[in-house]
Amino acid sequence: MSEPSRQTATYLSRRLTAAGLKPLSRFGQNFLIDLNLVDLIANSAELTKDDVALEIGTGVGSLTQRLSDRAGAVLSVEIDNHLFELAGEELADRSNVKLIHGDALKNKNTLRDEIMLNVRQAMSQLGENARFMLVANLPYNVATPIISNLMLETPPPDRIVVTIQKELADRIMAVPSTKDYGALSVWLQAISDPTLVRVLSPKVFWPRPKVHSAILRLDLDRQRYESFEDLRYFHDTTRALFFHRRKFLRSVVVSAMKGRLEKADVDEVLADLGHDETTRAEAMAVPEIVRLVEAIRVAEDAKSENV
Ligand SMILES: C[S@@+](CC[C@H](N)C(=O)[O-])C[C@H]1O[C@@H](n2cnc3c(N)ncnc32)[C@H](O)[C@@H]1O
Repeated sequence: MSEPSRQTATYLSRRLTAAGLKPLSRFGQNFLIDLNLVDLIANSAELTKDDVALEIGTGVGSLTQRLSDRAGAVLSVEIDNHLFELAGEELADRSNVKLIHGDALKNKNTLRDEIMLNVRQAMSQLGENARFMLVANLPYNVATPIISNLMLETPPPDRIVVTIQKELADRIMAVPSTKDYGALSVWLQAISDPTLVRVLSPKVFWPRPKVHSAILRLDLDRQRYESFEDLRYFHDTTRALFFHRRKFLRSVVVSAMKGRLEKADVDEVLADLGHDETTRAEAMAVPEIVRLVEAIRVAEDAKSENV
């Protein structure tokens, strides 16, 4: 069944019904029915033939086709057996598309190894100018671990363009001293620049989700990314700093560093950076948190060398 110029809920439901399928909410199967928006996602990634586009959630392959037109190589992962087969038929003549069957996540904190192996392989085939992009209408229940963990992979994506819940986009873009500002905002803003491309009403999906969505773009800042001595340390420590978000910074750092730094070491680090006993992590700007975590890391390193 070829795609109409404007995909509709009726068209999609007929197509799935003909294949004996219906959307599964446990897999976050809310399909974009406005093909102009599928175009917008693909165009916002500004792909070239030097790029490897990774899509998590092939669905029926509407976005995959557009990525295949624009990118050098496309890797698309789909957990649902039936959709994997259906998309395989639709995309059979696309020589630059590789479909991967299964869960994109090995567990909550790790991406499946096969994905990055394939990304690296596709990049090496495209040559030294190859870039890596995540472009997807993400399943909402796994959007946070996918975006967050992908940034810890080697290489990280140069750009991410994703449809996610609006509430998650708000958290990623949040500024200090707001309720949405937290470890995720700091982690992603420390190494990349987020832009809100479009807010999407539930009406543009079939079936309609309960919440608004957003197309979010994140551009990796290579210089900031490469300035980190230990990115995982930064990621993990930032999470610990926001674990008790209402507590004062000193007590948060003391408990996060228990067994690793003495209270006196923590006080020294905080005093050096000009933080007093009333500072809270949630009011600190991203560069301040970057400096703090680096100072904690250096203090911890010095300590372990002296043991
Ligand atoms: C929101 S739909 C997007 C489908 C399609 N890309 C589109 O834009 O219409 C999300 C897709 O991700 C798949 N999916 C859900 N969880 C997944 C996981 N953990 N790993 C891989 N795919 C998953 C679903 O089966 C579904 O096809």
